[in-house]
Order: sequence, then C-alpha cells, then structure tokens
Amino acid sequence: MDALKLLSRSTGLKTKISKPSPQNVPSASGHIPSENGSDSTVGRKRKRDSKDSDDGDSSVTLSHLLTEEEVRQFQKKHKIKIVDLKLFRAASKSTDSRKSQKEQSRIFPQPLTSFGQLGQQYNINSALAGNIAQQAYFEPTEVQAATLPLLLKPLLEEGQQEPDLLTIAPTGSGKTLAFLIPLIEKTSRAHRQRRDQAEKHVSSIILAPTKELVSQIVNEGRKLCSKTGVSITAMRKGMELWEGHAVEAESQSDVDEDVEHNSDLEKDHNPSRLVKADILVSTPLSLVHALCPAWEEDQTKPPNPLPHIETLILDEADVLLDPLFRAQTLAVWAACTSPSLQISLWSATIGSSIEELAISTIYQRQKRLKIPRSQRPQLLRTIIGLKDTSLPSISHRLTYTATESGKLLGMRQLLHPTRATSSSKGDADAAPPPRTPFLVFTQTIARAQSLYDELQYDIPAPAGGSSRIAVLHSSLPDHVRSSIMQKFREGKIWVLITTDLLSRGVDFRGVNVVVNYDIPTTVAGYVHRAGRTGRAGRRGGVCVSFYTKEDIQYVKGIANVIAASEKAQASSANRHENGDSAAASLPAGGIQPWLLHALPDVSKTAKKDLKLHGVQSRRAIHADDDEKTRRMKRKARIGTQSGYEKREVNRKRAAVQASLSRRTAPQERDTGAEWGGFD
Ligand SMILES: Nc1ncnc2c1ncn2[C@@H]1O[C@H](COP(=O)(O)OP(=O)(O)OP(=O)(O)O)[C@@H](O)[C@H]1O
Repeated sequence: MDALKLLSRSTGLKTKISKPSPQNVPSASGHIPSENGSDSTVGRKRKRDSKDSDDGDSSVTLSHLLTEEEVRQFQKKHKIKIVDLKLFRAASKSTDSRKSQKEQSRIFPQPLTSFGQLGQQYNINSALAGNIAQQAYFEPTEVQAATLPLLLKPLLEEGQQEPDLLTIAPTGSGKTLAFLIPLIEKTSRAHRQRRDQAEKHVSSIILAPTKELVSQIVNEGRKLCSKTGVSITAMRKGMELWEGHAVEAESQSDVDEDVEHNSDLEKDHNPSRLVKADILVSTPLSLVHALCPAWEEDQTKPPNPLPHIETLILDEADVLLDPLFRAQTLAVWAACTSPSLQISLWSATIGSSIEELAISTIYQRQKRLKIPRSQRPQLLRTIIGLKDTSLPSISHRLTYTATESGKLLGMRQLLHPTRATSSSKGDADAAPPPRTPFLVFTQTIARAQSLYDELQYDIPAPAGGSSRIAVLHSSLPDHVRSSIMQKFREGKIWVLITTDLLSRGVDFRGVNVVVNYDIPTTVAGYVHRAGRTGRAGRRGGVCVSFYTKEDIQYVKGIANVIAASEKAQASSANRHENGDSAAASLPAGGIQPWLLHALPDVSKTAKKDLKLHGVQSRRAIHADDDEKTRRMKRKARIGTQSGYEKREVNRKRAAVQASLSRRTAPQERDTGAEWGGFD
C-alpha cells in the first residue's frame, strides 16, 4: 500500500506527480474541449510557461470563443446548469410549466476549458497563474469550468459587479479552488488599484464550519497566494479586526497548529495584533466573538460592523445556515455592511429551504441598505450533476449487522479480510478486499472513543500496532487534533475513527474506505461522509455503512442515494463502454431493488428526531431516562464483553462496593455525627 504517496498532498512532502488518465480527473464525465474545439488538452500536460500572459498584458485574447450552441452542448455533456434566479423569479409569475420557467432562466456563459485561459482571456495575476500551474492541475473540473468565468469576467471591466452565487457541486470536485482563484485575483487587482499598503485590512471573509476545514482552506490559499502580494490567514486568539478590539482569549477558540502564523501578527507591539491579512478564514463562532464578545449572552445585540468586507464566502453553506450555526453565520453576514458585498455559497448539498433562506437574506440585505434595483448584482445558481447524490465513482455497501456487536465483527472483518470473507467463495468477479486508509464515523464522541479502545490493538505490532489507529473529535485539544490530521495525511495513521467533525470539506486525498459505523443522521450527511473518498476523480473508493435493527426505520434515504449513484454510474458506464473498463464495472454489493421496496419510508418526525439527536439507543444516558431506555442504551454500547461477562463484572464491583461501605459505615457514624456538646 502506498498510503504515503496518496495522502501526501497538503503536507509539503515531495512525491512524484504523474499525469492522471483522463477518466481520473474530476471532469471524468467527459473531457473538456480546448479553445479550438478539439480535445487536444486531454492526455497532454500543459507547458507551464507557454501560455501565461504577463501581468498587465491584456492584448492576448482567445482565438475562438464557443458559440451558444457549443456552450449548450458543453453544459449538457458536463451536467452543468446555470440559472439566473432573478429571471427565474420573473418567469415563475407566468403560467408556463415549471420546466419551461427553468429553461427560460438558464444562461450559457463561456466556460473555462483550460487553465491557460486564465492568463490569456482573464488576464489574471501571473504569479497566481504560476501557482496554479505549480499545483499540477491539468484541466479545470466542471465546477471550475462553470464558475470561474462567472466570477472572473466582471473583474475585467470597471464598474462591473460579480454576481452573488450559489454553487452545488459534488464532493471532492474542486470547489475550494473555484472560489479561491477569483478571490485572490480580485484582491490582487484591488491592491494594484490602491497601491497604498498602509491601508491594508481584511477585505474578504471565508466561513467554514470546523477548525480542520479552516486550516485546510488557509493552507490551500497560501499555496495560491504565494508571490501575489495577497495574504490569507485563519482567525486566532487575540486577533483584532479593528484597533482596540482584541478577542477575548477564553471566549475565542483557537485554530489548528498547522496553520502557520501570520507574519503580521508576530510583530511584538500591540497594534500588530490587528489582522492585516487580506483574506480571513474563520469558523462563524470565532468571528462572531471577535465582532461582539458578549454575543452569546445577548444574540439580539448587533455585532460591530465590518464595512470594508467586499466578499463573503460560505463554504459548506448548508451547514453554516443550518440551525446549529445559523445565528452566528447570519450575524457575520449582517455585520458586512458594504453595499458592494459579493456573497457566494458553496456545498455539495443545499436543500431548498436553505436556498430560500440564502436568497431571502440577500434580498432583505439589499432592501435594508437601500441599494437601487439597477445596482443590485446578478443572482446565479450553478448546479453540477444531480443534486444530493453521491459521486458515481464510489462503491457503496449497505450492510445489515442486526446488532451492535455485529457491527464490531463487521468492522474487524473489514480490517482483517480473509479470502473466505472478501471474495464470496471463489467468485472471480468479487470486489477485492478494501484497503486502508479507513475513515470511520460514529454518532457520538463517546462512541468514537469506545470504538478506538476496542480496535486499538487490532493492527499487528510488526505493521505499527496501535500507532496506526487514532481517534479524532472535538473534545481533544487543538494541537492533538492537528497532529492526528497531519499523521493521517502523511499515511502514518491507517484507521482514523471520528465523528461528523470530519464529514465536511476535509480533503484526505487517499482515503480508500469510509465506514459509517453508525449511520449518519441525514441524507446530506451520508453524501458528505461518503465524499471523503473518491476525491478529485479517484476511483476505487468504497463507502461501507453498517445498520442494525434500530436503524431500519431510517435507512431508506441512504438506500435511495446509493441507488441514484449506481444509476449514474451505470449510465456513465454506457457512455464509456468502448474503453473505460473501470467505469463499466458496476460496484459490488449494490442496492437490490427488493431492499428499496422493503425498507419503510422515513416519516418527517423521525427524520427530524434523527437529525437533532441521532439514533436513540446510541445517545448518552441522561438522568431523566427511564430504566428501559437506560438498558437499551447500555446494550448499544460498543464493546466485546458479552452480557454474561458484563453482569459478572458488575456483580463483583457491587460486592466490593458493599464490603467497602460496610467497613466505612461505623467510622462515618462516629465522625459524621454532629457534636452535641458535653451534655
Ligand atoms: N482542476 C483540478 N484537477 C485535479 N485536481 C483538482 C483540481 N481542482 C482541485 N483538485 C483537487 O481536488 C481535491 C478536492 O478539492 P476540494 O477540497 O476543493 O473539493 P470540494 O469540492 O470542496 O469537496 P467537498 O464538497 O468535500 O468540500 C483536492 O485535493 C484538490 O487539490
């Protein structure tokens, strides 16, 4: 296993980078034609210095722009849909069918067919173009092809405003690059126009739900910002967003150690604590504390305004606008008071209620700031592929284990596959046994810890023993969290047990197997967890989900996602039938149609309850739980001790306790009695 090579991206470790085969890049559904209409870019590495125009040389233009019909064909082939939501709003007042309303509001801008166009057509900062080339990205992914022109084109002409944008694109499809490139270019242009570095202040904010994701975005951003004059940093303790407003150290959560220090902050004198970076990446709570330290006590208090912020990006927008983070995110959004603020929301899953919330927040803000209609930016929605489906390149296995102890057995079988269990008795077509690295998800921190305790000695000592397995959750100190992340990226840890903390956005390139030891609490959760494998077009990723009797009532949604993903894979296999054998082979252990019929529909209340609390038997024991619930929860605990062994241990413990209390009781009576005086 070459885990080191697979996981080494983002670690700074040098590995040999080879050109991926065309079907392995994220644009696997079909190659992107070059400017002259041919498919010549595919399969050939672009020369780094041949196309990038020099900074300021705007005379180089594309020799050939695609006609509208070609753009339509391109969008169809790559499953790209761009809708102008204002046109859609106007069209929805008509009596036309919804389908035709949608068709009327679709737009067909020029796509980005190669990274070379960034220099040629969009005249981006040459250092930025060089940094992109340095990353050895050979061609844009669908989301990059669709959104980069939308965000970069308005920068070319003065007075043009970038659109507000909602983007839904599959996991691992390169959304981070899609929002970072235009942001860095916009900031670099603003620097050139201003040329007054003394004025430097934060002009853009990127919000992400976890510290791990914040750290990852900053690391990716740093690579792209190199030598562009643009700086990016993560929110950290003691930072001031404006002079005299230090963040309360104890109320402010720290970011990971692997985020390098912003050099501006390391100067000793106090004003240096002022954030001087251009782009600030933060979790919503960290930022909201910076804007209003007492925010949690009084959430009605408006946070201090951030009038200089020109761009706000919500990565994993559906989580940020979910009730869990909603108040904090909206508080930051409201604090960005610039009338020319450009907002973009990115995720693999944005449900219609979240989309409505985002759109209404955008409109209300424009009304509040009294921005004339003529000056309001376009509002666009880009969808890549099918909404709320998992990547077709991932194989899914939904495994019934009946009980909790069945799961442990299943997990051990995955870790130690034998010939008999991995290939169904000599079946030559059976899938090969899954190979580490594994990312294992549980419902709660306590369960992640228990599973770790159970499995920590399962890897044989000659293979590294317990150092190969780790647990990561939000109760661990930040430095431990970042060290585990680093080791997993470097391939030193093979099995990482975690909670939903790592289900969103985190990019471990080489994860081969995602195990849902406990089923996720939402369908979107499944899409995101599964999406930790099969990233950047990698094939061979497997997502195994165990379910027990208690889960049967909830798994239909997951089964539907798997069925949709398999259908997409089958149709892509048909398209590739003349050559792409990897795509042509259907995943092993897929969903049988009878199972889809047999599984009960999930009621709205059950969905809501699952989302809020998880499966009941796996929740922590509460003081007000009745005896039956306690028993059920105890039974669902992760462990290899049999019921008999547990009862024996409890019996012995009770006997020892009783003997101890018999011995201490007389003393307690002597010392504990109140002194009644000499009388
Ligand atoms: N054009 C490209 N060609 C090849 N690889 C790319 C390209 N763009 C991005 N990648 C790689 O794809 C991987 C996934 O990218 P990224 O983390 O941005 O995905 P994402 O769409 O944000 O996923 P998620 O929804 O899970 O957050 C990263 O390792 C990134 O380096």
